[in-house]
Amino acid sequence: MTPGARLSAAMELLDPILAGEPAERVLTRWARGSRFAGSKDRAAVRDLVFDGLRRRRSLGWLGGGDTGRAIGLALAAAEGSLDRLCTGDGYDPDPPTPAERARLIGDLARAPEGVRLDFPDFLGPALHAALGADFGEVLEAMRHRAPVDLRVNTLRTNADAATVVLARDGIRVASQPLAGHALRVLENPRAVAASRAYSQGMVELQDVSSQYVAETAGAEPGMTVLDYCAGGGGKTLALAAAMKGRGRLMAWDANPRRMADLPDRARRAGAEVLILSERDHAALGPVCDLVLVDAPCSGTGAWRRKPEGKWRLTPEEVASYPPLQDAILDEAATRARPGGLLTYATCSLLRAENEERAEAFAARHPGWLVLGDRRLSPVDGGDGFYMARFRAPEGTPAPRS
Ligand SMILES: C[S@@+](CC[C@H](N)C(=O)[O-])C[C@H]1O[C@@H](n2cnc3c(N)ncnc32)[C@H](O)[C@@H]1O
Repeated sequence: MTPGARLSAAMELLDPILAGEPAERVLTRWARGSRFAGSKDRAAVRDLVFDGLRRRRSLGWLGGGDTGRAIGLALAAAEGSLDRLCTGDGYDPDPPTPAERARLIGDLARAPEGVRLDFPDFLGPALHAALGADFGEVLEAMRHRAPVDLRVNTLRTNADAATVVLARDGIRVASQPLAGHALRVLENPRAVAASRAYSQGMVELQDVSSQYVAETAGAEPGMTVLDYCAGGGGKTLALAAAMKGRGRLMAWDANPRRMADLPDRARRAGAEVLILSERDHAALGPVCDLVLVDAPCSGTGAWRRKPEGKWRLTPEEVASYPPLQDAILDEAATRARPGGLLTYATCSLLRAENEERAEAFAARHPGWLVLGDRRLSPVDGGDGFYMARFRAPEGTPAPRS
């Protein structure tokens, strides 16, 4: 496909996504029906679609509307390739009309803040309150692609050996200081999934903030650890590495299908994980040295990776998380042993899901000690995350309700 044809495809695909269809579904359907598109074409079209979604409001403002064509034209204009790509020849998009061209040279600096920085207006006050002086830098970062980070799986290897094996597949990396075993991919990120280092379990794909959370959650060799919202198991595997493969590591998720790949992933990583059934979960008493709660949240810290989330969120959905997070924390806390640790984390930027939940937990459980908290954002090098750590009171735990 020519670069113009790729842009045409992205413009076309954006329309159903803007109308509410999940981007992955639209892209998969297109790839299946477009045998002419090679892997490089598919990757390029995907990048254009996701770039367009990350900057949907600002590009739509410049391009003259919330449509695939407007966003695609503005994307091409921003990269200085408007006239080269939009020729109307072959599969290229039609050239901009005089009206479109006039919009495209608009001054984004004069657009409202939510347009300029690409976020939904209803979240403006909460984002300002949470981010303070970092507001502009964080929201600007959220308009761009996230770097690709790897976690060196210390159950299998070390950073030096992983770096050498990655280099054999043309993947150049550098250490990323926020987490102890993080490597940032500097070249060839698309080659990671098919690389030897990845297939042999030497590295996992994991954002550096996510690595930081798992690394500082409090897991140590020999402990009994429960990953309470395990999902795909990214943090479970990082906990296994922190435990150096010694102790008892359990994974639970209210939606067990989310953990479907975990046994395979654990095998590849050389980690031993006990996946709890409903019955195991119900029967599990206050025996854990550490319970990690990586709670469901608005995902506002992960907008670079999941840009659709930015535009799908509603005030009602955002308001639904705090009560759910409180309930999950309270339930998870009953699995911590007396004197055990509880770590709460979200990939949200919002105080209502973060600091306020930690404060509310402390208020509901006066015997628990607050050990500290930390908010992370792209200013620190990775996705937006929050974590708070607590220690259970010594003595007999309260019976479960
Ligand atoms: C942020 S995701 C977890 C991501 C995962 N820890 C990782 O690192 O890949 C939150 C998870 O919480 C799960 N969840 C939702 N409600 C829950 C509940 N009441 N108890 C346990 N897990 C729950 C969801 O199914 C989802 O997989």
